[in-house]
Amino acid sequence: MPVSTRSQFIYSSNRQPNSNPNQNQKINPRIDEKDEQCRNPHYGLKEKMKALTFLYEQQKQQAKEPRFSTHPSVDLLSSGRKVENGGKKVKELSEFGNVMKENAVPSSNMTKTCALGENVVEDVKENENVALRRCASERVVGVSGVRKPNGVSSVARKLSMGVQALPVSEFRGGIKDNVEELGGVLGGRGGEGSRILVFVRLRPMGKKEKDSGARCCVRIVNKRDVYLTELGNENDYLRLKRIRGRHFTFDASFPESTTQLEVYSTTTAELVEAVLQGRNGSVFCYGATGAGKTHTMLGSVESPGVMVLAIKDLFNKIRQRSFDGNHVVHLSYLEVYNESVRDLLSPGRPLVLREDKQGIVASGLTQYRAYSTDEVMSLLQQGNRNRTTEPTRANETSSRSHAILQVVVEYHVKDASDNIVNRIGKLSLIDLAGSERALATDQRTLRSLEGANINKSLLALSSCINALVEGKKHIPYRNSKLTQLLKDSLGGACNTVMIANVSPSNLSFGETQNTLHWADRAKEIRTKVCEKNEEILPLPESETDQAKLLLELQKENRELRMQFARQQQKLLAVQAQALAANSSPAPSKVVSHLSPAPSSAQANEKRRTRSSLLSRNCFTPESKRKEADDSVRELRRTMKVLEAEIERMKKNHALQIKLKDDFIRKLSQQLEKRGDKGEETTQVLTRANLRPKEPSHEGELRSPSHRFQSPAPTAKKRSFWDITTANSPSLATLNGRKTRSHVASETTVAPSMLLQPGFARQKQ
Ligand SMILES: Nc1ncnc2c1ncn2[C@@H]1O[C@H](COP(=O)(O)OP(=O)(O)OP(=O)(O)O)[C@@H](O)[C@H]1O
Repeated sequence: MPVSTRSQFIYSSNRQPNSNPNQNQKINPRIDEKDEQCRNPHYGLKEKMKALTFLYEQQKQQAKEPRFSTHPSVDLLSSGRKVENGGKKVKELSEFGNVMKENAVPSSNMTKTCALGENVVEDVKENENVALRRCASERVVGVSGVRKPNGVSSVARKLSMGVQALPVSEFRGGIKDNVEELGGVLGGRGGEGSRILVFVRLRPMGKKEKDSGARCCVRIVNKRDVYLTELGNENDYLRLKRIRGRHFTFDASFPESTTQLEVYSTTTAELVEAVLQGRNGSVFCYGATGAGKTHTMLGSVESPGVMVLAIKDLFNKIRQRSFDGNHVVHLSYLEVYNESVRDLLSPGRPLVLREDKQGIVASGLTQYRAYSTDEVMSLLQQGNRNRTTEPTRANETSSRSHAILQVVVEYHVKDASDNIVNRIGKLSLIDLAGSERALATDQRTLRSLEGANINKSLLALSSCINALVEGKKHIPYRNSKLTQLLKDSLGGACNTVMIANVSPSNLSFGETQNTLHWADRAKEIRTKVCEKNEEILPLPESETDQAKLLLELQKENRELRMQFARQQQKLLAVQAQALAANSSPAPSKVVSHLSPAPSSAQANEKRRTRSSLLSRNCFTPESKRKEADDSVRELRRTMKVLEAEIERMKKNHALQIKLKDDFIRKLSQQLEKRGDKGEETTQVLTRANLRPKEPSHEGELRSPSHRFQSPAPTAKKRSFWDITTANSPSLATLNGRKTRSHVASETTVAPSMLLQPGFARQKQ
């Protein structure tokens, strides 16, 4: 018989409410649950607790996750296996985990990272440094200490060798953040001296290393922290658990996947910009042989390195700015091989280093003027062909010399106020040879000699770094050619960047530790204030322009003087005419004075002629006197006008000469100033400079001619009249007589007026 469910429920509820709860649940669980809720106040608490715990776990996981899951070093060092954990993807440090597993360290997602910390804590325990231990344990649990912002003290430095905690924000930072930060540091450079920026680049494991069973002992975290682990021997059971770890922090650290462009833009791009602003910059790669220095600096055709990218960037930037000035790029490329300096662009005899105002220079080094990137690339290739590289056991293309590429950028521009702005910036890109153990390379004589010299120069470099860090007065730059050449970069006014290259292989642990130690030390070096090498010259003219200007002024001055002299002559002539008219002597008398007494017949004849003339002209003594008076008056009037004209011209002339005097004085002062600065003076002004300085007469208007005076002291001083007549072609005679000076001028050829001895302008 079919039985309805409802009837069943009614039945069961009425008859046996709690006799079989399972059965009831099966019948109607919702109603049963409701019933249970009503009767049991703790119902569902367990579930609620479960949900809350899950939520809490989830949040905890979220808080921890960014520290590791987003970190690229994890990608690099791990095989990239992703595990789903509570809905979140967590990357596993499998490769590094394997390494740790090999060393019997518990391997879990989080503890792998902490494992090093734990081991560091062990080290700390050994040193009985409680404070350090607390700091380390804080790091292990993710509570970081505060890192010194700038100029880490020696205590902090010691800590950095062991554990140095970073703020959480820094853990989350990527290279981009670091670059922004570095931009600030570089931008701030040039203020009160700056420290050397130090970067570390980890290269990928080589095929040879993999084949020989090498394991990774370097791990980069947060694009900044470098963890170096000394991996114990698998058979060394005593040391199996005692893995020593060291932690270093740098301005940025590049994991093995970092591209050449990333390395360039983080380390060098800012320096290229600074060089265009007239500052000096240096980038050098440091590390053991085969660590990847040449790869970083030079690279290959497929992935060009810092040198090539810097040159390309430089020319791009110059092209963008070509509208606002004139850039000149010079290039030189040298190597230091076995303690001798060689020109890589035109090989020949070793070059001698000498120190001058600009610092240490290799005398005779070829400076190529480069116009384009392609040209620089071919020069670079040419230089590299000449560079000494040899295959060694450690590296098939081992550089056996230190190479320095120097790019000098000169910039000239006229600013708004017609001043000339000259700027010079220098960029040095240095690929050092690698430090090496004799056994690591070769024991053949030449290779070991090279190695010894490389090591010697690198030892000298480390001595200089030590002395600079300790603030010693004497820095032993002279101990090697390399340190002499790096003097500017390490202790001069220069923005310097060091890229320390390391190998990941545990077989190179010693070299890597050494490299990281010196890189860490170099962080403390502070270079001098890097100011702009810029000068602003107020005079736009070149020396030849100035000489031309002076000659023009001389010419104009001479013309003015001649004009003035002509006017004076005119005046004199008018005055003479006036005098002659005033005296009005009888023409007969004059005739009688000039000729012998005529005979009576001649006299009669003359009288007749004269009377006929007089009759013809109606010229009577009365009218003659009137006419003479009129002409005298007329002449006087003309004289007055002429005198006024002459006065006006005199004034004009004086004014013009004063202006020119001032201008010439300014010019000569500027040239003298330049002469003081060690520059050559122009030929024209050298004459003035040769003359002994005369006491200045204040307020007295001086002729510019004194600057061009001949040094002959015995020359006779000429009068104004001498000059005027000598230079006046129009008035050679006065009333038919030649003046003394005119006669004199005929016999001697006068030099240029402004160059004549003792010439002095008539005082006003
Ligand atoms: N970041 C990298 N990526 C890929 N390969 C690299 C990297 N760094 C180095 N290598 C490779 O490692 C090898 C050694 O590198 P490199 O010649 O640059 O070393 P080095 O430090 O200049 O050595 P040495 O001091 O002996 O000249 C080269 O074959 C190079 O191609």
